Amino acid sequence: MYSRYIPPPKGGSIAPNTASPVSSQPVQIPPKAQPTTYARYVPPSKSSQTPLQVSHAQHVLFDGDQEADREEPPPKRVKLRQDEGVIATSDRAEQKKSKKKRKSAQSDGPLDSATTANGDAADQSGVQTEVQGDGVGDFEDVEMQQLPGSPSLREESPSSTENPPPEEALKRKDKKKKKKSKEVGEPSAQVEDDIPLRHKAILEKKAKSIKRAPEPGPEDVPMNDLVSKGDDDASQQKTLEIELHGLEPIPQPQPVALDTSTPLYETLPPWLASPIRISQDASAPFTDFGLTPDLGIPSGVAERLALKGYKQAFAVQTGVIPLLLPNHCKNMQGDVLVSAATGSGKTLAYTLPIIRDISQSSRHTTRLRALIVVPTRELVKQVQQVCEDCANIFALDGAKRRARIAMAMGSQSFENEQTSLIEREEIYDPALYQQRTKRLARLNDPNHASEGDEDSGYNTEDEERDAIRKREDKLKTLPNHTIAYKSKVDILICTPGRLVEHIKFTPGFSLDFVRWLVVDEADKLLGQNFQQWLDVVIPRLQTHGRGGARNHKQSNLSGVRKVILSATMTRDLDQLEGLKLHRPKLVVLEGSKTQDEAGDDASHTEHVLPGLLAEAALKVGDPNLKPLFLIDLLESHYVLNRASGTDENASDEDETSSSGSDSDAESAGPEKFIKPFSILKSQDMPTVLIFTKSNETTLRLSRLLSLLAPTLEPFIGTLTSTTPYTTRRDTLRSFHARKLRIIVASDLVARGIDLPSLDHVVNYDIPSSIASYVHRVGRTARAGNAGKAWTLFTNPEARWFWNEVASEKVIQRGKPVERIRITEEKDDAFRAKVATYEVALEKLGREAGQARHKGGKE
Ligand SMILES: Nc1ncnc2c1ncn2[C@@H]1O[C@H](COP(=O)(O)OP(=O)(O)OP(=O)(O)O)[C@@H](O)[C@H]1O
Repeated sequence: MYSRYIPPPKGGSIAPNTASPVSSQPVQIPPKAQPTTYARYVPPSKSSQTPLQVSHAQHVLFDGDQEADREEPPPKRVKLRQDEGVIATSDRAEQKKSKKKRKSAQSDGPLDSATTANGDAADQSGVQTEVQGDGVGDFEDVEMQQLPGSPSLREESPSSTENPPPEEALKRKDKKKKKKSKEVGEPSAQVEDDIPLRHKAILEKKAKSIKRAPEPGPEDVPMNDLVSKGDDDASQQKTLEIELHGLEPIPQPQPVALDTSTPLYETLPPWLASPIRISQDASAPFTDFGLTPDLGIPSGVAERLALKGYKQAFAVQTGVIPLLLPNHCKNMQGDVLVSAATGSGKTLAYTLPIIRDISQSSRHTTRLRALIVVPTRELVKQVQQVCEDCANIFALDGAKRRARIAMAMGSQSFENEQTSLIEREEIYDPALYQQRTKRLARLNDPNHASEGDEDSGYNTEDEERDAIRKREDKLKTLPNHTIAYKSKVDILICTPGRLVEHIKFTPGFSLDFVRWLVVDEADKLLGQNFQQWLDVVIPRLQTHGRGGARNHKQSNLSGVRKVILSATMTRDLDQLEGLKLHRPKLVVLEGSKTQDEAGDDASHTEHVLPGLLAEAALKVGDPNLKPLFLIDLLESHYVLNRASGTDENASDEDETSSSGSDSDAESAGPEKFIKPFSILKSQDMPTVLIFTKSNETTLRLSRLLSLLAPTLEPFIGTLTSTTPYTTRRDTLRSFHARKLRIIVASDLVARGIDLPSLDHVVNYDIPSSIASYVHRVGRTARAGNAGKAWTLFTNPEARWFWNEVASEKVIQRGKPVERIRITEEKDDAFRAKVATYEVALEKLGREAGQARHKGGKE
């Protein structure tokens, strides 16, 4: 924007090749950028000793010029007037005087040059005037304000006692300049001429810039006039000598090269940086594990497992089970973290060793020895089923004890859950009875010691425990009897919230004997930390436990072993820190590409999808018609083929929606237009799980599908967090049995739920995160089976989907995401569909209104 003026050198002639001083002579750039952009002029040194070989750039001085500061009086506001081309002080009383002086003291060249050293280089030098390309009209009253402490441009304060009177000063300056001129061999007359000429030069420069401007405005005229005044040969000559700075940028320091090399040192702890990698193809008989047969899985158990369908251990099981079986090998002991694809068999990988361990415990004592924490009730139920299967298998194989398993998830009343977990009995114990009576007496006596008193018996650090104790003490018992609690279960599978409630409010619920802690879907549980469950649970597991309760009998290990699992395992050390891991090991199940095949990418991909999962995406042109796109997809050969077992790789010619190719549809009116959707007959239907973004969308879409395709209604189920638990359970059961073919669901069932018979997952609404995508699509293609996942995306969602979700950078997959197209239908058919859709929407609206009305009345 600005050009910078630098006055001509006073010594010697300018070499012809120095036309561009910016490149030939670096300007003194202040070390720091200055916030103000005012001009500061510093006249040449008055010292006679100062040599006059001053570089061009030194004529414009910047902050930090000590010399200038010392010699010049305090700053003053000055004005540059267009008609005079000189500077006038802002002090009106002094103006006339100044003008006279100026005329007589024309030799004050540097002063004028400083004034005309306009704001062309304001950015860099701190010089600013309004004389610039497109602000020409402002030239009439250009105002310059000096920096505090910078030298005055023209006038000195008459009241100043330190400075000589102006006339005297001017004379002295003249003398000095003449002397200097003599020193450098320049005629003094030239010095005197120099000043007005410089003005002209500046004005010429201005004129040039105006000429360069594309459309000069009317305000250019005065400038042109001014320019014409200085149109004589002498000034032309001088102009040549003046170094003109163009508009080229001020030279900048070389950019500092960024270091893009990868550090040689590892920033992650070794166990996280170098996990135990298991190939997807790995498989082994269950009997192969264990350091010795008696420390492994008995052959009888393996046989029974085979009868249940677990013929061989899956890859992740081959990696995890040996680490969790009893062993004396130090480097196999410690906590285990597992990152493995959805449906890879993580549940059995931890249930088998835990049930095996508990089966070895005493037949007569039941203690809570294992806690399995999962995020949803559905998962609690599912894991409980696997645990029961394993417990049965070990029991049938003649194990010492059959593990007792319970669930805590809020599906039943809290009291019922308490009764299912803890047994309360009265035992004869006069000593404890006396202690209890004493405590009660103190508690009831207001004059007696406070609760915090050590003698009170209620001074434990655990407030919840204290509160429970107080409640229990108040209960009536037989004389000389006290209350004792016994755990009814060995393994508790629970949601984190319910676990915290039991810890706080269930008398006798203790974690003192727990020696296994499993956190499944760990990234979710650690990320959300429901009710700060980790802060409540982990400290209770860090105690030594009662009487060696945490000893792992067949190993030389004591303490709680933690097993942390997810298909999208967090590598966030802050999150993992809360688990207080001990000698952790990370087991990673590789994707279909091994690390060698995937090269560098493999170390960067965070998640792996099941090898036989096929993914495709479908663009939704008009989001308002999204349900129609869904129905088109459901009717298309893509989905239907799966059920009929025909070729899945249909050619592009087939990419028409089934409704579009239906000739009846074209002639049918809107009211009859239910027909295009009726192609979805239940016997053709594969099983489909449709994910939406919210409970509300789920309910609406489910109803809309029923309205659009009434024949499908009996086969559509709905799952949201607002659905009663028993309905949810029944829905999943019916789906397992293929009585239901379509489930519309919120993310409630996105994680962990095992639906072995599921053919398709449809992301009706795009998932909220990459992890969410991985879990949703992972409901299909489980346990080595094939499955398909579809994602509907709108225009604004396309970028994120293709760049993040479908990219190989974050998710490793067997094959790339396919882009599919449901071709446009013929106009009539499409109009009829939309009309039907509108009718359905209207009905939906009416139903919703009625439901609200009904709800309001109730
Ligand atoms: N060794 C095995 N042989 C045959 N089937 C198995 C074996 N192990 C597990 N399965 C089956 O694999 C399916 C998926 O197992 P599981 O639910 O444990 O997967 P997961 O890894 O926990 O998945 P998610 O991450 O989605 O929770 C289940 O149906 C289970 O019965």
